[in-house]
Amino acid sequence: MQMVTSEQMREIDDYTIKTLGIPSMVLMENAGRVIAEEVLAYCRVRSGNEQQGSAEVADPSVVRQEAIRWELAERERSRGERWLILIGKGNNGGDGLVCARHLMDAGVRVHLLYVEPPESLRGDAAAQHAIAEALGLPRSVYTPGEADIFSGFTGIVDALLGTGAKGAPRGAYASLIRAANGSGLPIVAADIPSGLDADTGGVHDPCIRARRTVSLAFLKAGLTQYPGAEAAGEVVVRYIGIPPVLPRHVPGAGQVLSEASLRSELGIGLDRPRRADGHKGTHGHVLLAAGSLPMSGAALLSAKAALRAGCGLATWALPAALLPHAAGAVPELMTAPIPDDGNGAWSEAAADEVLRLMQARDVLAVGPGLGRFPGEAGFLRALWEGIPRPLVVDADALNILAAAGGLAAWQRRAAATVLTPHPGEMARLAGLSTAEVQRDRLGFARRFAEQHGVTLVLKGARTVVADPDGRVFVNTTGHPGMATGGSGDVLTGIIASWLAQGLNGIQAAALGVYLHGLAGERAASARWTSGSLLAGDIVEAL
Ligand SMILES: NC(=O)C1=CN([C@@H]2O[C@H](COP(=O)(O)OP(=O)(O)OC[C@H]3O[C@@H](n4cnc5c(N)ncnc54)[C@H](O)[C@@H]3O)[C@@H](O)[C@H]2O)[C@H](O)CC1
Ligand SMILES: [K+]
Repeated sequence: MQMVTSEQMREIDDYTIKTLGIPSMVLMENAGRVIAEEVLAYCRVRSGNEQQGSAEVADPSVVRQEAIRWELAERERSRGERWLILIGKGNNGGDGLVCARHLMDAGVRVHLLYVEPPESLRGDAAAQHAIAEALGLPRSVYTPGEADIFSGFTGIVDALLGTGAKGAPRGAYASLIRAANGSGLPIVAADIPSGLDADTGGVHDPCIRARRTVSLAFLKAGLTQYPGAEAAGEVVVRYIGIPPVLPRHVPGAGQVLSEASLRSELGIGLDRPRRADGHKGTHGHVLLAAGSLPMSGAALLSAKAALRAGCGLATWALPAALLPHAAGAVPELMTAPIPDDGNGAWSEAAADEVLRLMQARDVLAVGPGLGRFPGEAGFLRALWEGIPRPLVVDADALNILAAAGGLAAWQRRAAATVLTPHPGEMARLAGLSTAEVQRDRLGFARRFAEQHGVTLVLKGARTVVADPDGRVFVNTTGHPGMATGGSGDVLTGIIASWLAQGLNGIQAAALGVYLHGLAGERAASARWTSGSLLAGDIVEAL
């Protein structure tokens, strides 16, 4: 699913109205109607009223009143509902006015609460105000601090601020947002929760906490990243008459990963048939340079995940002293002991053996459980520069990169180079604070990947994947239980496996995070009730 920024949405609106000639009032009418439909859908779910809305007309001989926009039963069900519509002065407010009208037609009692005097409305919003007046919709103007605004209401529509907002809500907007959040009433947000940064997912103070957000025409990028994703509640994107394909001159802000977008944007079908004439040599060979005496499990998790994700062969290059730990742990895994003078650690000299092993393998995954050691930078640089094949760099290998001056000090590789940092590793690698990385995950990932020519997997809730061409994908599969030791090692193995099977950097990274999350969901549904998830469970669920 396509994401857009506020600026891109304005360009799309402009193009739709001025170039395609679809009147903005038509768009606003559609916007208000779909918001009303989502309010009614929310009411149905809340009342547990699952039966469909089709009204059985009492006397079948009577011609059904097609003129009624809403089924009779809908009106019946809505009788108990009384919604407060918070109206800002821009077009978001206009949407709210249309929504109020449609809710009234569906039998919901409504009250309009203007955050500024209605006279301050302009254009389409002013026209909608005039219609509401002509209909005699009950209304009042908010005065900060007024008490008892919400009593008797069953819900709130937030039509205060949309994509035209700049910075933190000011003045009466801020106090009304705080009051609405404090009311305990369910809030349905028009387009975005007021106070959300629609581009980054950052939330201003205050920001509406919505149960449901109706993102109009296109998904606003900020709704996919925390904390914005939390403030938005359930997000639904609704068509309002704007063609659902981006105009050529609008790049878009990236895609949400799904089977559809993996297929349409990256040409990957989950149902990829295995080649009938395949044999273990045709599905790629992953080499792992990973593991150290205190951390051999990380390498095993990565290796097993790589095999489970479908590569034909996997070899674990490990310090010789670890061999007893490795033998038999994963029978399908081959091992390549590296001389380590008995201390189970890596050394700069180990690079030569890894380079030799890579002459007969397709992909190197370096980092899980690697540990830190003298000569680490020389070791990694030898691999970074000496291997003409795809590389997955994770965990301690990322920390070694960071300690050796960060990517600016490392040459741009021709082959696919996938980095899989969590926010802390990303911060160290970029010489920033974690908060600075998290402030605009989408923008940061895009800029970093383009600047350094790498495929970046910025992990965390709603992992962001960005490639050297500036393409951005957001993953929404996964489960909170995946925040467990070794989960990242599993992801590294999956991505390396798909690279070995012939996918390019962005394909392997996007498919990898998507499958990793799906496997985590499946493992959680099987085990979550009985307690915590283990990284190994994710591997089994692959
Ligand atoms: N353009 C279209 O064809 C459609 C737009 N839709 C809806 O319109 C909003 C965007 O409307 P816009 O008028 O550009 O901005 P807002 O409604 O968000 O108005 C904000 C309004 O408030 C003032 N303001 C800005 N920042 C702040 C702040 N931090 N605190 C207080 N006040 C602020 C400013 O003066 C603005 O006028 C979009 O989200 C859609 O909901 C429809 O969907 C139909 C198509
Ligand atoms: K809003």
